[in-house]
Amino acid sequence: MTWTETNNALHAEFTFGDFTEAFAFMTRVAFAAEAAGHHPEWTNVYNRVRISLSTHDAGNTVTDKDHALAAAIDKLYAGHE
Ligand SMILES: C[C@H](O)[C@H](O)[C@H]1CNC2=NC(N)=NC(=O)C2=N1
Repeated sequence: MTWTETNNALHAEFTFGDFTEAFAFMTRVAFAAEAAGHHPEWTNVYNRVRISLSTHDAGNTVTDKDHALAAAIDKLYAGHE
């Protein structure tokens, strides 16, 4: 997945077959985020999930934690089917 860095955050959009697939993905991301102690800002509309990553503890900048979570999210998306 292509992440773009704008406005001091990483951004990506993920699409799925339907809402159930999208929400299952979000659930997996939620567990990964909680395990990492690093959490996404995101929105979901039906089969689309938009995610933004930045580190609040570092003044809302992009850090290694964001790149690591982005990589983990990519792996979960790759395995969603
Ligand atoms: C105490 C707790 O680990 C911190 O507040 C974590 C929680 N999740 C977080 N998530 C994000 N995106 N940025 C943070 O700085 C952050 N800090």
